[in-house]
Amino acid sequence: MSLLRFDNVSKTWPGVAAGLSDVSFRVEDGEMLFVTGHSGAGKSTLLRLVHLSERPSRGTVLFEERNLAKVRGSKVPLHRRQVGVVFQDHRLLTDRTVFDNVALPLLIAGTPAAEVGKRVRHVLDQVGLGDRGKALPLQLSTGEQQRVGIARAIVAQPKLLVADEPTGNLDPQLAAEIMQLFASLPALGTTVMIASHDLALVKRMRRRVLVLDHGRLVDDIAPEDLAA
Ligand SMILES: Nc1ncnc2c1ncn2[C@@H]1O[C@H](COP(=O)(O)OP(=O)(O)OP(=O)(O)O)[C@@H](O)[C@H]1O
Repeated sequence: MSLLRFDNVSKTWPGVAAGLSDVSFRVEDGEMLFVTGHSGAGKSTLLRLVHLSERPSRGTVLFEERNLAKVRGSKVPLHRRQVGVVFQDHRLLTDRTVFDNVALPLLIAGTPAAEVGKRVRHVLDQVGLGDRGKALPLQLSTGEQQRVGIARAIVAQPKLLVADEPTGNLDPQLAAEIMQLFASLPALGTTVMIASHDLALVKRMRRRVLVLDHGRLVDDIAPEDLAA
């Protein structure tokens, strides 16, 4: 059983040539893969279909063989507990501490308070921010804020993490560190899918790469086939 499956998925808007056009692929449990392509190629659209902030115009998206078209209304939050999301711009609550920001998905899920504390401390340690729980987001550097966003996305142990240009604002050293952090997640049970237009970075990671061009999936490159 594939964790995620796109079957002939298209997403169109009136007046837009193609958001996505007849895209099919599968992602297996425990993979880490990249989605790449030029600006406007459809990377964000593809990820948004996975966490249900968009719906396909045609075709089917399946998560653990469940057709996401059937996941509607009150079932959407349940689906989103299984799919963590990292955005380029963090979207942290600036008036809440780092700890509170990271705790949020667990509180929404109704996790008992004692468990929340334990999990948040663990995940902050994992992203190297064990001593910054009481800080406010704006007291942190950009890279640290990005790591808080990642901690928040993985704290509820999602089956899949989707990250949209997660290193776009970061210097190369920090970007590499964040990528290593993502690379450690499959071993902990989280499959990772990252949209990035940074080809050099993507190649260095030596993972599977889906290549989009004008909404079409034009290549699906295995790690061993990536040119050095
Ligand atoms: N809500 C929308 N309404 C209309 N058109 C949209 C919408 N969302 C995306 N598009 C269009 O779909 C195409 C793909 O956009 P998308 O944001 O997925 O590309 P991208 O590869 O993520 O680009 P970038 O690297 O610049 O973020 C673009 O032509 C875009 O203008």
